[in-house]
Amino acid sequence: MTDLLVAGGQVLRPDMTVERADVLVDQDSGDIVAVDDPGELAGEDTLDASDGLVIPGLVNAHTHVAMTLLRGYADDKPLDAWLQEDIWPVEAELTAEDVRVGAELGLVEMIRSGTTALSDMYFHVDEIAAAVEDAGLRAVLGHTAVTVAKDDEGARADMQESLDTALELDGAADGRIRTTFQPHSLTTVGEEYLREFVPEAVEAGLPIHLHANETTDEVEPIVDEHGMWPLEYADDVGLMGDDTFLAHCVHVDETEIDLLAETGTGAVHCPASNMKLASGMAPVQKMLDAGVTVGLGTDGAASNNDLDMFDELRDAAMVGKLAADDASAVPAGAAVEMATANGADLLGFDSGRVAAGANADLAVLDLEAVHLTPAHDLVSHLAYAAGGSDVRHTVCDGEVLMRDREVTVFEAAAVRERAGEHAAALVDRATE
Ligand SMILES: N[C@@H](CCSC[C@H]1O[C@@H](n2cnc3c(=O)[nH]cnc32)[C@H](O)[C@@H]1O)C(=O)O
Ligand SMILES: [Zn+2]
Repeated sequence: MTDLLVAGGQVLRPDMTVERADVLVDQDSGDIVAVDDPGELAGEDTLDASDGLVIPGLVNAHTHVAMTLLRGYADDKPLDAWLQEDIWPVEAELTAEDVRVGAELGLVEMIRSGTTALSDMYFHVDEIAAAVEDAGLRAVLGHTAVTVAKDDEGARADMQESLDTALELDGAADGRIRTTFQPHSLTTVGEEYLREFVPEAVEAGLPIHLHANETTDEVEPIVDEHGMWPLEYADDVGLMGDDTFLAHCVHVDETEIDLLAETGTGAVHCPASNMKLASGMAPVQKMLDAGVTVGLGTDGAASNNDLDMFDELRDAAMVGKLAADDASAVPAGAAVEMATANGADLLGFDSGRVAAGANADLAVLDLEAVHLTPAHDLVSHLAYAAGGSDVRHTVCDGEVLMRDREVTVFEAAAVRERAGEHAAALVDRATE
């Protein structure tokens, strides 16, 4: 066994307690072998966690990683206008190579900020998969299908591509890549296509990922047209179930929260995107109280504008309180669980916990920072005070992707430079 000892630090355990311990990783299997008292374990290679906190690698459960190329391109607009006036016209010009470069930029950003797993929705998915494979991260990928503004043939082809991509790509990168079937949302995919393709996806055993109830503009047309709440409609077309997770769930009423809980459907909260597009405040504490599994996502970098899950942790805890009008809502530990164990659960990975048998997906934070002093409560620090730039090492599947803040899997400066060039050329093409 080739092994790695993460030694000398404190460790966040699955029950949200923190203890001094070392973590032994089997790099061949990619699993955590043991978590034990300091000095009890030995390994061939050592990762220094002294003055540090070992946490599960963070799980970004909803993103569009290649959208890093559009970071800062169009700000300060609501969802519908932002997508239609700015984002979609530029995305129409995106080449496969652009998507590859944008994905690499986003993945470097994730590694640097301690994220080890992501769930992505986009297109040119082979490029994203290749980038994920090179990055050494874990991902749930898929081709996102949109049918509005397409003829029947184009719409069906897009839905079919979503199915085919999910079936073909599943298990890639030695099993680090899993897939989902991805209708874009309940309003951007026509009912006839949902009725035709969702049962096929379910029959094929594919998990499903879509946007739902993000803005009131998405709720009202469904209520008008179908006479039911959007998630009742989603249930009617077969979308709800314990293999489905819905990004956003901002405007969900009590009936829909109960439906999420009863069907085991997951929700991915994207607080920064929801604030930036003024979409609204998701009732996160209500969903948690009802027993819904709620994960956390950044959404794309064009509506965030970064992929740092520590920002998301803080935003989730903050806006959760505002939404509930209760300072005790979404406490620090709940936010950290959303960004770790809950997200891993939604993505179907045995990650998100530092414990023997789990995937060795870890981040080590430097605690020697002014803004992390004193250390009354490290879980509080994770939610309210830490940032992605506090991450010293990142490990996924037992491999060290960043050591002492140096990303080992990519030439970060070259990725940055290429991304800048591709982004500039893309915007030139789209606006000429
Ligand atoms: N545009 C492609 C496929 C869509 S990929 C996923 C899409 O989700 C878009 N997106 C990003 N953030 C959000 C969001 O918050 N809500 C809805 N869509 C979003 C993103 O710009 C991208 O176009 C087509 O028409 O076939
Ligand atoms: Zn999204």
